[in-house]
Amino acid sequence: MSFVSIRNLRVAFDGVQVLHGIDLDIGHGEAVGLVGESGCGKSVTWLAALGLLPGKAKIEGSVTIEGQELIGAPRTGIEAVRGARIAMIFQDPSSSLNPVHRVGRQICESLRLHRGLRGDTARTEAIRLLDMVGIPSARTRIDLYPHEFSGGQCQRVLIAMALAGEPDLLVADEPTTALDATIQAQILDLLSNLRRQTGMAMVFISHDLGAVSTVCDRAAVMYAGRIVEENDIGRLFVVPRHPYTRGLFDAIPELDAGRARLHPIPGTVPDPRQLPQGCAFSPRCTAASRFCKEHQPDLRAQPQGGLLACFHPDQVRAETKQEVFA
Ligand SMILES: Nc1ncnc2c1ncn2[C@@H]1O[C@H](COP(=O)(O)OP(=O)(O)OP(=O)(O)O)[C@@H](O)[C@H]1O
Repeated sequence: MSFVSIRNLRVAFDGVQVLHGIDLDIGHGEAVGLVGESGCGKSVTWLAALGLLPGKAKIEGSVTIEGQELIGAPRTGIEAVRGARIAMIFQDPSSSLNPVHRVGRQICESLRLHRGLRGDTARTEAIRLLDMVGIPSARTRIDLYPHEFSGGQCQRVLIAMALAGEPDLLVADEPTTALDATIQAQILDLLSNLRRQTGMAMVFISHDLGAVSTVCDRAAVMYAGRIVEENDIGRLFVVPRHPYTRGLFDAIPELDAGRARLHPIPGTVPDPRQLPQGCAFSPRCTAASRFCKEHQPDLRAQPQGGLLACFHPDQVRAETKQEVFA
């Protein structure tokens, strides 16, 4: 049995459908990436799964953790599962820490809540966690305030707080987006190492395919509230089949004679209130036919492995690619 199983998850806000039936499984100890441009529904998928969306959201479908249904479960039940088994870290580390309390106190509070640790035992464990996430001189720095840490170190402190509950699953929502490139790489390394050390599963939400490949075993690519392709990282990187996945790869900047060469995907993600008919990617897709503009492709298992929702996979007309130098 999967650790987390999401089936036909649908979410609407004020009558506007933003998720159109997500199916996703996370195995014990597995790291799965959720990739796509801004507004594709990556965050909403996990916020809905974990009961963190505002009350106005209409949520349908099923999310189970080891068979226990979370959708429609009483709030206290969801909170118990969330706190004890699942932890989340977010994009902006500085706004997730309380600026008026020392970091040690904030980690000790998580240890008290999740593991009932107090006093010296909690402090010793907090120092161990800060050490584990690579904060130098943890024994003295535990008494500093968040503003005395850099952005990357604040993210490390938040990871330590997330680990305080010894979660079975860590959901990391764009955890490196607010950090500069070298610090991003260090945090990605840290997440990969921690996963290996603790055996926890991980969901890594990002628009950055490179970051996802560093951390994850498998990735699901989302577009306009649907998964359009899913595969093991190795296969997805060697043979991306959906034109959108290929577009995301092409959009990764390449260095050419000292200049960054970009091939952005033309157009933008559609507004969920004005989704095009048929395949939502068809207006931006160089391989789209009239059939694509009239019919919605289902996500289907492929004979060569992986899942795909496309009527014309493996086709991109290279000559129509736009090139931009930055
Ligand atoms: N609380 C909300 N009320 C109304 N609409 C919302 C709300 N939260 C998200 N949405 C809409 O749901 C859609 C999916 O948003 P979501 O945040 O999941 O995208 P995303 O892929 O995670 O993007 P990003 O990378 O920018 O976080 C978007 O159209 C967004 O505007």
